Amino acid sequence: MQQLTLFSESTPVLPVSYYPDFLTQELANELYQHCLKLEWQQNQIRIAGKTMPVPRLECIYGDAGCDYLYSNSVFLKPLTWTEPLSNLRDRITALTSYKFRIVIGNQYRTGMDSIGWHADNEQSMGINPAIASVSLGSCRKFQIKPRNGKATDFWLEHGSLLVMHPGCQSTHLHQVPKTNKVVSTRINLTFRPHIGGR
Ligand SMILES: O=C(O)CCC(=O)C(=O)O
Ligand SMILES: [Fe+2]
Repeated sequence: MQQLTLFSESTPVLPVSYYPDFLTQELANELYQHCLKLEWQQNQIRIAGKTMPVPRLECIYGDAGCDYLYSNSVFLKPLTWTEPLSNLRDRITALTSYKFRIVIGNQYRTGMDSIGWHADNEQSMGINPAIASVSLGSCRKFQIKPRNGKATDFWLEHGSLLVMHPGCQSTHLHQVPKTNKVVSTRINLTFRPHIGGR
């Protein structure tokens, strides 16, 4: 008997939740202005024996001792939480029940700033971390795919929250690709757990 393949074209089930209206426009605007004044750094990354600038600016705030090393070359030492950042952390915890000890900021200055396909699986976050990502400023495309599968696109809007649930970093990769469209500054804040610290 012939069998019908149901759901073959259906939307994949992804280990993420998206809240487009997480922040009011007023709060999102205020936070964007606050974030522009954070301590942004141009870090260098080493890939295949070559050192090059990270294609975006970065900053890190969090609990003392929660140092963060990624790609075996970029070392980030958290500055003390600012009040707006710790308030935002607490709002995300109230919604999701996930706890966070650091926030890493990314500033995409133009469409040429980006982050390539990766998973956030640094040991310092422990096993199966939940990562919560707040977007401010210009809207950019965020893509997520199973390690050998097809990508799904999200347009991360000003004031939105995207939560990557525990397990997501083992099964999926994500990226914010470069774009030739004219886009101005976008700031992204990724709240993360950490197993170290004091
Ligand atoms: O900018 C984004 O939306 C994603 C940032 C990201 O994936 C990261 O910081 O690991
Ligand atoms: Fe990431």
